[in-house]
Amino acid sequence: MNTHSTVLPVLDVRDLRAGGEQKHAFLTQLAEAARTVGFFYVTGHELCRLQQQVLHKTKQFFALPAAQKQAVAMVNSPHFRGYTQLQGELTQGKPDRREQFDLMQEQAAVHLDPSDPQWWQLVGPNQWPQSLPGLKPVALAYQDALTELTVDLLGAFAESLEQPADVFGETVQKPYTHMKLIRYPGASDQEAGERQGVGAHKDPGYLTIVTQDQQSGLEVLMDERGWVTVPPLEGAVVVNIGELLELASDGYLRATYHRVVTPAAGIDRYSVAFFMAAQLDSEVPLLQLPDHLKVKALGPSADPENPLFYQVGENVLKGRLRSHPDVAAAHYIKRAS
Ligand SMILES: O=C(O)CCC(=O)C(=O)O
Ligand SMILES: [Fe+2]
Repeated sequence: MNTHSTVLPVLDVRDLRAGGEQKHAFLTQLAEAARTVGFFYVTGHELCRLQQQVLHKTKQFFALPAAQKQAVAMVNSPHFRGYTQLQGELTQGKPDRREQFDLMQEQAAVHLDPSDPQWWQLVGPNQWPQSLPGLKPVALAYQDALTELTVDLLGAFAESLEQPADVFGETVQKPYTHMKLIRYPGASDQEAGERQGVGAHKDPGYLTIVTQDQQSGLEVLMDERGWVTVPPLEGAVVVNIGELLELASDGYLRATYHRVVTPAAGIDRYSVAFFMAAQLDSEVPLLQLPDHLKVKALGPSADPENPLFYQVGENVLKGRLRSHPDVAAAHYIKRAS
């Protein structure tokens, strides 16, 4: 139930899990929220305790001395895991004013032959800071919980579009997941330039979940209203749709531009962004919508022949190389030439 006055719809995932009428109402709300804004809050997920723990560990991590953070720098990792310092990541070619710690599924690296596709190198172990051993169990537990939540939501999206609940099932047997712990340091106008915490972008995958602390900063581009702030809502996470789901639904579900604005001087903002996408070696189905939904679909904002559909791994790698040129130079360029 929406008891708050918010800019975005609020959906309670307990309705989805209850089944029957409640589930039906949830699916209707979900399809509408996804088609109009592409962003909404989800409550009732029972992850509040874990969220507090993750945000607490996130703050502890960024408070570590610079040398300890650099010891797990992403540039050490051909698998794009680890720490990126302020302005180390680019969005649309411009540096973001945030520091971050990236992790993905904890896996062994794959032994690659020269003829194997390079994107297999995305698979591998995470890096963990030695001086903060409590980070690993909490971050991995949150990653598992959000994987489950996003897979459930993906099934709900499929049903809301009158598709079998498992229409994406083959692509998320082992979904691609990527979690980013983030600190946006406050800055004066003089220091902050364009205040690009993270520049305007759409997320590439199926779904994203953002966990915010008490500090606003996330903004969504709405059709008539321009950039609108998405304030933190207690007990809620923010869910948004990525380009892969937009393409798969012929533009019915919308991937919306969003950004984060640098906080005022003296205020830090912390968030945890979790991205869920199709597994790297899968092929994403293009859904056949029933006519009454098709007429409302906006059509994809990109080409349906987009190689995203049949080259998931290739596209994920391309995005990572663009965002992290230092990792590209250290681990990929040489191999490519
Ligand atoms: O930190 C946030 O609130 C959102 C971050 C985001 O949009 C991203 O990293 O893709
Ligand atoms: Fe994003």
